[in-house]
Amino acid sequence: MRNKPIANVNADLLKERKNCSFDIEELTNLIDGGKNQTARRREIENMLLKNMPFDIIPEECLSAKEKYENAVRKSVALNKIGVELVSQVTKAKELSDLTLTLRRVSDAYFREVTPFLLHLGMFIPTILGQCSDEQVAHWLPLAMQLKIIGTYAQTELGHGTFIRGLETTATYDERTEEFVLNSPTLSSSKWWAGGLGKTANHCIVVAQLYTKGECYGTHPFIVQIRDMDTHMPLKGLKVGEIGPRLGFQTADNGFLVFDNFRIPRDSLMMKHAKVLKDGTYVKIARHSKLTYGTMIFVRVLLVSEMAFNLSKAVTIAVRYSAVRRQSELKPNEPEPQVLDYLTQQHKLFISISTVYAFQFTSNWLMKTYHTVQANMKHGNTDALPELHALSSCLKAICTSDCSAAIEQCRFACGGHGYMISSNLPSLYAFTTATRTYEGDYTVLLLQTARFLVKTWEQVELGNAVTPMVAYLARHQNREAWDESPEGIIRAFEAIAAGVYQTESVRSVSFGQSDAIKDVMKQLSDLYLLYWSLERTGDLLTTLKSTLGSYDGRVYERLMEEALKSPLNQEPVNESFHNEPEPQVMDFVSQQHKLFIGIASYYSYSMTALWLWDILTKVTSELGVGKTDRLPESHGRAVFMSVFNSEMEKSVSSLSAPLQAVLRQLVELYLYYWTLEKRGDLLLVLQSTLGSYDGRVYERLMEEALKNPPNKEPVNESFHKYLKPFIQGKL
Ligand SMILES: CC/C=C\C/C=C\C/C=C\C/C=C\C/C=C\C/C=C\C=C\C(=O)SCCNC(=O)CCNC(=O)[C@H](O)C(C)(C)COP(=O)(O)OP(=O)(O)OC[C@H]1O[C@@H](n2cnc3c(N)ncnc32)[C@H](O)[C@@H]1OP(=O)(O)O
Ligand SMILES: Cc1cc2nc3c(=O)[nH]c(=O)nc-3n(C[C@H](O)[C@H](O)[C@H](O)COP(=O)(O)OP(=O)(O)OC[C@H]3O[C@@H](n4cnc5c(N)ncnc54)[C@H](O)[C@@H]3O)c2cc1C
Repeated sequence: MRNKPIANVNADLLKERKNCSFDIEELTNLIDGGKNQTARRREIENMLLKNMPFDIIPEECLSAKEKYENAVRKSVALNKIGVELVSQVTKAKELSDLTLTLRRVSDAYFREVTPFLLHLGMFIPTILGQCSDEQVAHWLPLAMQLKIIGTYAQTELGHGTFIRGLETTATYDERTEEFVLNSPTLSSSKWWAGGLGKTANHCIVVAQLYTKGECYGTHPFIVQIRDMDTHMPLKGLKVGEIGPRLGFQTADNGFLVFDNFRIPRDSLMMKHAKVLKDGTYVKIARHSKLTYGTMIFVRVLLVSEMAFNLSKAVTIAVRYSAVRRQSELKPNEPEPQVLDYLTQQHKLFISISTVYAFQFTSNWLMKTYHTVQANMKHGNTDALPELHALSSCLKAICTSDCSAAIEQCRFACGGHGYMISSNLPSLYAFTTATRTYEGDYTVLLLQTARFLVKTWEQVELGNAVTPMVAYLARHQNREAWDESPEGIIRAFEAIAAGVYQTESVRSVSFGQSDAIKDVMKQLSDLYLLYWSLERTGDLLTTLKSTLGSYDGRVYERLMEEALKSPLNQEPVNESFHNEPEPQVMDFVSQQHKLFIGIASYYSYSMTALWLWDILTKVTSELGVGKTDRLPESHGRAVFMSVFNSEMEKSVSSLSAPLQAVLRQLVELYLYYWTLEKRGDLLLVLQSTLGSYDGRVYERLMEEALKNPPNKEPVNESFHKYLKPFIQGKL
């Protein structure tokens, strides 16, 4: 399909393509996983192109309701073809290749995501990972053929991260051999599940299991929530759409509230635990966290998702940069392509190398995942903690880097990059959500930190550790890791870039031509070099040590640091009297994210007043500098110094406590920006989360209930598309 010559191609793009140093088809085969896979992908793409309905009106110009209905219309057409193709597949490998191809091609039809994303991404994987063999035999065919449409409802209004804190209860009633589901509080309302608002008729519900008066912790249940014929919510349930959000607008994310809702005993997914008819609880799992398995699987998937999304963004930005010409550098000469500016290359090329870093690492991670799964089938769960740690930090870093890189791609496209039609805003909205869902960025990094600390303890005891973390042992040797720049970079490369380097070298070591090897090597080097420069600051603070100071005042410094500890500021800690659940505001990492916003607000206000008076002078000063780093630092320095001096002038008449707070803000602003480069400012609140009275959950629910999709119990697309599709009449 791509090989057909295309008429009217922009001359600059043609020129750039002619300059390519390698055979593009060869690289395409490498990315697809071989020639045959490329051929198969193209076959499926061609078939879909012929059969899929395209949008008549651009998706972004439709109302929220129309967007959803359009997404259902397209999803049903895609699913029809998907189900047909899946039914022809006989081998597991073919099925996973097909799923990946369908996933990739489906993006050509949706600016937003399909309401079936959770059915495919979490409902089916949870059936596979959490059901007993008999349950799989019952549910899997129904789900694969889309006779039922499911989602995954774990998160509640009050808890997402802390799964053990979920409040929904499933209490076993041995008289009727049923579980009774209840949402005892407002904060226990299920919130967020994709497809739940309007589309799904089944749902995986994670709830606290009670039997014989005992709580056994959270367990997954498979629950029918809507009538299969009328699609009306079943009695005992309140279900609806949660309201507009940054992206995921066509995913109909929903809420779900249970009121004594009864489900059969075998609704409990029984691979890892079961409840017998008489209410006896039987634990089968060899590891207590196996019920968290779907999350690990999706975290692994997300690394390749990020590679794919960033590859789209950077392709858009690089092509446009080749076409876009701007600024007359020499009189009477053509304006250069913006791609030729070094600063533009600085914005874009790291994204190209990042795509490959993510894709190679993702291939390796998926293989590792399957190996660990295979071992677990034979009862060996030894590798699970490391898989959890790896998938946690890789998911956190790749989702965060990917959304930041997509923003760079948007910046690289100037004003036109802000147009929805450029697709960059939608790509950003989709990927920035991935930093939060399936485990928040900070929370997942802390999980990996926990694993590393435990491993470090093992290293100190002289015990063997796995190859992936063996560098911890090597770095106990001061010769291997000294504080010279080379030593630090060596350590950094070993930690952060090891997988990418070895995997990219391994993947291109045979079969591939020298031209491809050269390009891959360049991309690999760029990735390593870029991050060793970007994070030099982090690396240098490794020496931020009471033990390693220049003056050798080890014991004095140890005591000084100990006395600064917040725990030492009060003689008896309040946890002696009671053990409150922490507010997320109490986490230092959360304060780190928020307090700079307050300080920045004051800094900007003060600087704005000052700037107004001396606009002309400052304008000329801000103009200096040849790279974007220098003016950025200059601008930041202006903010810092004006804030510092203007604040000093205006606080003198205020009360002492207020002066102290304002001075702390100045200090925070200055200190923060020596460590960080960016911060957020929310000037106009208009927010369900930030209301003065703190009635967060009430407001979220009030807003959701105002949501137009909730004004009708069943959306008309059910009768028009979903029902005929489920009943095989479409
Ligand atoms: C048409 C289209 C065609 C085709 C499409 C096909 C397919 C789709 C393909 C791609 C799509 C890809 C993705 C999209 C899919 C869905 C995404 C959309 C929506 C998102 C959904 C969600 O977000 S679902 C909800 C997810 N929720 C979370 O992730 C919650 C995060 N919280 C946690 O994970 C945990 O609770 C916690 C780890 C933070 C803490 O748990 P807790 O029980 O409190 O544990 P601790 O006490 O802290 O630790 C105890 C020990 O347990 C270890 N641990 C923790 N977690 C795990 C684990 N998962 N596995 C193993 N071990 C674990 C922990 O390390 C501790 O160990 P120690 O040894 O130190 O004690
Ligand atoms: C687009 C989208 C789709 C989603 N789809 C689904 C779905 O289909 N099904 C489903 O069940 N869920 C879904 N979710 C919910 C998602 O999984 C949660 O939002 C996510 O896990 C984060 O949890 P939270 O919202 O409770 O964040 P919180 O935990 O409340 O996080 C708030 C802040 O507190 C910090 N914090 C929390 N705990 C700690 C800690 N221990 N240490 C330090 N800092 C901490 C975090 O870093 C963060 O800065 C979706 C969310 C989004 C945005």
